[in-house]
Amino acid sequence: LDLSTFFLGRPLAAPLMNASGVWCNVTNQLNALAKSEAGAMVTKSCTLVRRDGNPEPRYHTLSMGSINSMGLPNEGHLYYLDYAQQHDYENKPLFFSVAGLTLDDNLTMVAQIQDAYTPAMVEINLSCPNVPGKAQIGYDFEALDVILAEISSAYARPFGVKLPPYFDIAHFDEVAEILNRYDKVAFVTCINSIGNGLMIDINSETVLIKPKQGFGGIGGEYVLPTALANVNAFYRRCPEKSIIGCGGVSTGEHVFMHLLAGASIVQVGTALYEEGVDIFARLKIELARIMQQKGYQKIEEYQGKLKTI
Ligand SMILES: C=Cc1c(C(=O)O)[nH]c(=O)[nH]c1=O
Repeated sequence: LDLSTFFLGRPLAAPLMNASGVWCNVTNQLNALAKSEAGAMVTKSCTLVRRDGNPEPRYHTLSMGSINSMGLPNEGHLYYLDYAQQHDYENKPLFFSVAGLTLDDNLTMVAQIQDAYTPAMVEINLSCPNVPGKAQIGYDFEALDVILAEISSAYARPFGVKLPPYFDIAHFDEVAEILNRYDKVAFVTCINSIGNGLMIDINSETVLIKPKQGFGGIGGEYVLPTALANVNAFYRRCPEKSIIGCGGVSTGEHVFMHLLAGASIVQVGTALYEEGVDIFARLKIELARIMQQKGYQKIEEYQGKLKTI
């Protein structure tokens, strides 16, 4: 069975990749992704300079997912630019996640990425929920409009955005209306973790992570319905753009759901953190089996074809 697909004109062996932030902070992790069955890969969201991130413990596995308040630990943008320069783009596409702490930092980073003439595709992270004192751009619609206008004029190539989850139809409408003003926004990645959840250990009667009094982004099974809704909402509202699905994926069935909802590529976060890069081989087998059972030869036969009743 053929799981190959295309994204912005580039061939992918499979519609699977890591979610930014998972298994992509340092070179040996990125090399493992490059060697894995993932069809593409993305770097950890970077800032202008290296960051330690929040104090530990800052990630905890939950019964149906994960909670994290990493605090944007990363090696600084030049580290990932170096990686991007030596990446084998024939092997698989590389996405470059950018999460500047200020608009100027974002503009400086995308300018350097542009000057490096790297084939990597930029994913602007507008949804980091864990930098204390920084409200998510994705929830500040005026700031969202400004940053897209500024990056569109500073960066000559197509780029994408990583959005937080939205929970109100009026917000889907408003954010899509903003995104559709920018032709250079070629793809939309939905969703980032559901921000500022809280989980409790009843034995010790404490929270599970140290930063932010235990508040952190929720990932995993818990977020699948919200992720599917955001993928389908923006798929319906942004017909000129591609959607990358992220959230709640740990089986081939979840991958199939995201593709049916309109995703062109499906990212894996929490399940990748727990299982390691072999998960991509397992997801390919499980997806292929589902397609075989349903008589599908190619992904485009069902991609985006979710039926309503
Ligand atoms: C880039 C920071 C993010 C982080 C983080 O580094 O805390 N965690 C997430 O779940 N999503 C993010 O976007």
